[in-house]
Amino acid sequence: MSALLEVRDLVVRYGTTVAVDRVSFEVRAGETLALVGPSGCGKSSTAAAALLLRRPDGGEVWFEGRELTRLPERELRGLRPAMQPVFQDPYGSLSPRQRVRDAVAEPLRVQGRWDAATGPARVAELLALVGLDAAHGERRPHELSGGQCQRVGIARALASGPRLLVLDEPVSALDPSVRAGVLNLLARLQETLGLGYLFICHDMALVRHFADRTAEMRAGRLVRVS
Ligand SMILES: Nc1ncnc2c1ncn2[C@@H]1O[C@H](COP(=O)(O)OP(=O)(O)OP(=O)(O)O)[C@@H](O)[C@H]1O
Repeated sequence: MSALLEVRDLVVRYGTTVAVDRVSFEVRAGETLALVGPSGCGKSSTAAAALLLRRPDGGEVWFEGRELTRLPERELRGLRPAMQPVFQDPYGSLSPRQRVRDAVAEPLRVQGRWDAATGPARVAELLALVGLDAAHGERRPHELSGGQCQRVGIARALASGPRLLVLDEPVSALDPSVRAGVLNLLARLQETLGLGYLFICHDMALVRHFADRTAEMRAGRLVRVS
């Protein structure tokens, strides 16, 4: 398998705090790399810098063979659809007044890929991919369960046609009874779409079950990759 994402000696600082200290790892196409470690060890900062949501203070980020840290924002914009985040809080990542179908259509509109003739069918297809139907498309976030909301978040990420998903604790906020359903969905999507996952998680039992490899962080440093 080839490297989809590779970070080399990544550094993130907040003032004098070094949150990420020369971290290196790679995520290959079609695999799940779990990033684990205790609260505050730098997992989310690593993910944000790897997605260039925040420019790293040092190191390199390679995506599909291109180094991103020195690319101007204009060029990065063209690559962003290929690397998409999914966040922990399913309600917080959706706009409360927006209907589900509009939330899923939004990335297509923003990226100039919305076509009035084919767009609604594409939205229906994306909803079906995450196990939701047309009736869910008419609802607003408060009319959905946490698990359904997270499925909408995943459909929104898929709308961009990503090759990499960065999943930041994607099931931690969900009721234990619906976690398995969302994890099964993620596993199925990975298999059918060949996605690479950087999966941030603090639940080691879950990581052992879900991830192909594990990168372990402590106090900003990568201490083990297995
Ligand atoms: N915006 C910020 N400003 C200042 N310090 C920050 C900021 N964001 C994170 N930090 C600090 O950087 C360190 C790493 O935080 P980060 O959120 O990346 O860790 P984490 O492993 O994702 O934690 P958690 O599992 O609790 O989300 C912590 O010491 C945190 O307090």
